Amino acid sequence: MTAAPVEEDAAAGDGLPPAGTPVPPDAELPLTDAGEADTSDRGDGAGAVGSVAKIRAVLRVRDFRKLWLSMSLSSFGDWLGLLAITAMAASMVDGFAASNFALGGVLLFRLLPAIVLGPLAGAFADRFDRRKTMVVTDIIRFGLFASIPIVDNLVWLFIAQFLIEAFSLFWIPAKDAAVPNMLRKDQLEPANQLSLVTTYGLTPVLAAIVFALLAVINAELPSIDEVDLALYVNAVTFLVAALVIWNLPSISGRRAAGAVVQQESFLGSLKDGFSFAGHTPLVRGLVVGITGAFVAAGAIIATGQFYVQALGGGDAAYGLLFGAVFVGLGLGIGVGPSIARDLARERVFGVAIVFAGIAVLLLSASPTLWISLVLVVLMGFFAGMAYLAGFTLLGTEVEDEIRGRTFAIVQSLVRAALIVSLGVVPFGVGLIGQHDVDLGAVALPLSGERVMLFVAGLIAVGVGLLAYRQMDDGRPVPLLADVVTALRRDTTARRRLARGGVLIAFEGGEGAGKSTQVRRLQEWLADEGLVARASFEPGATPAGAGIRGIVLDKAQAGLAPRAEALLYAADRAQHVHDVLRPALDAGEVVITDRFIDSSLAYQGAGRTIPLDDVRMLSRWAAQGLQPDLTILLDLPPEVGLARARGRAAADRLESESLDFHQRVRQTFRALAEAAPDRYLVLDARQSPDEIAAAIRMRVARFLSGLPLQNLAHPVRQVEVAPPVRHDGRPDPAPHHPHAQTGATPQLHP
Ligand SMILES: Nc1ncnc2c1ncn2[C@@H]1O[C@H](COP(=O)(O)OP(=O)(O)O)[C@@H](O)[C@H]1O
Ligand SMILES: Cc1cn([C@H]2C[C@H](O)[C@@H](COP(=O)(O)OP(=O)(O)O)O2)c(=O)[nH]c1=O
Repeated sequence: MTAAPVEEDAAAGDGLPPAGTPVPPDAELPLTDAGEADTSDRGDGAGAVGSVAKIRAVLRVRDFRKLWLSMSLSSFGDWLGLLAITAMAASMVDGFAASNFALGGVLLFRLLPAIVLGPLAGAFADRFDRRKTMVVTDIIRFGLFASIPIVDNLVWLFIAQFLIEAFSLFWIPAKDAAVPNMLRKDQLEPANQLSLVTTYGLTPVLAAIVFALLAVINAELPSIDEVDLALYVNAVTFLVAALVIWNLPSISGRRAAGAVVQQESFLGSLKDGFSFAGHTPLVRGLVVGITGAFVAAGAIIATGQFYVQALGGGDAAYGLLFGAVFVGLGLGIGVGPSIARDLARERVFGVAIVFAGIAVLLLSASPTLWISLVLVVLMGFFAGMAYLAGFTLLGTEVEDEIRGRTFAIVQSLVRAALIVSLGVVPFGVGLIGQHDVDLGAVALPLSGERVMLFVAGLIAVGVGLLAYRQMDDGRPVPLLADVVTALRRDTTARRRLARGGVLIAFEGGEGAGKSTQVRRLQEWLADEGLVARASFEPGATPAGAGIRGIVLDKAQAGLAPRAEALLYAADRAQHVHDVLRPALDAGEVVITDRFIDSSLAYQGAGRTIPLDDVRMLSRWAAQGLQPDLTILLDLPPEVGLARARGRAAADRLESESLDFHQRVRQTFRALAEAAPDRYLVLDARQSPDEIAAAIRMRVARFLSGLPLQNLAHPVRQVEVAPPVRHDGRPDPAPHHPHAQTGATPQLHP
């Protein structure tokens, strides 16, 4: 991933609803939901809607939907099984200590296999048909779960647990590694959101409800044991999951028909996995970050009970804190991406772990339960963000051949981390005990659990920083500016950070005075010492000039709407490629007479092509480039057409009906109303001087403080293809071979 391809990122998400309907001729504001992706840089919370739309889009992918259903089933079964097994283990022994021991045993047997078998399972997922791996392990787990109530003894319970977990280890990396093959890269994040929310939010709750219901049934019909029933239900979920996956050939991918992808030995591929994880900075950063975060998580789980007691809380308080973690996680996973939006996920990951660590550090010093609750939500929030970012990066940045092993290494280390800190931390707590540290004037109460929490926080901050350093190499944008501008959704500032200039578009109907104002604005900016380039659509490039000839030619009366849309898009693609992008990259102020909105208005509303189609086409053509500011010169079409006629003979579009031009005007206005902070709408019936003055005011405010190309300190060479001239168009800005980025001089509107 590169630094900050801001516009591309914002446009990449598939938040767009499927092709919308054509705009009715007199539509007032037809753009509210079609404009969804456009709202990315408005601070109006539209991001949350975006997430939901993206998740829906992901669920429309049939194979993924099926996999998700089967995964949800297995996950539900898993939680139900865990509840049943812990209940069963506790009931099989007598006494508090023994039942605690039994619980600990169950958990230990759940975590243990991963350490040994995890990497092996990953190599397996990379080598063999993933679908068969998943089906076979599901069937085996079905058998094992069903066997627990039949055999009905504690030793077998532990053994079965161990085996179930062992087989799950083969299932998980196969699934994790298969998902990225089913979806586009940009769909992975919403897919992961969905999976995580399902696994840690929906299914455990559902399982708890079902388990409670089973207990009710048991009370009514004592002959049926609720734990047994839960285990049978659970077993069946695995059977169903196996069936679903059997019917999903796309999971196999290239591993179909038992084909062994690599020729190297099993051990060799295992070694490859480790060496890949160790030598790829991104993966190394992820592994360090995730493992460290789970060490901290283990420490928090292990100190939880002591901590709550120290705060004077009981079981209820413990439950509250426990719930707060999940609330935080859910928030982080749910709204994290729409907050982080433009930030590179490599950055989000490390930064979020650091913040989670800071929350834990504060937690270690929190005086009251309420403050602790807030801190725990915050911690969960950042942890959720980090988890999602890390998981998504593993999916998008790791090649298919090695993905299974990478996921597996991570899951092994996570479990090892949990075991170690769950084991070590209680010792630490006991060892430190309760002390008052005498600091002369004050006595600092020091307790084991607070010290352990503090250490956990330090570890999280440390691994977060380490991960950040590993993964963030060569990013030119300073972190703080990156985060602040992303939070403010300030796309202009973000492009500036990525060394881009500013794009100003003029839009409006025929004869609105765009050419006049473009020229005046460019002259003024040049007078103020800025490198300002004026350009236009259609026709600013050699290829574009040819296209302009076609689209405006009245002899082309039969040009189909879609052909027309494609021609304008082709012109735009060439324009962005040859003129706009290079000039922006050189830090110039670029003014374009017409841009994407013209296509939306003329081809979308005018020709009634679905607006979404036109938007998608234009976005694609423009590589996601959007204007930072659009100046709309609004004018009743009668007036504009009359003006234009005074100028030259009507071209093909000018000759369209008044109704057509009315729709065009409506759409321009609707687009502006949908994003008021990116538009300046002016009444074009005012005099040219009045309009020019209003534009200067707004542009001066807009540009103040931006480091743009200016003529004062000539140094850097700028390579931009000179636009083609043609009659009646503004002269292209003089080519400034010697200009440099520096602070914008004081502008004088
Ligand atoms: N504010 C204005 N009031 C009246 N006439 C104007 C105004 N601005 C421009 N014109 C005239 O209207 C005609 C079209 O202006 P132009 O800038 O070419 O518009 P566009 O580029 O939007 O088609 C020109 O003859 C121009 O002199
Ligand atoms: C850029 C663009 C222009 N057009 C139309 C609008 C104009 O009628 C025509 C040529 O634009 P332009 O030369 O700017 O015309 P004017 O100066 O008269 O406003 O192309 C589209 O239909 N779609 C587009 O994407």
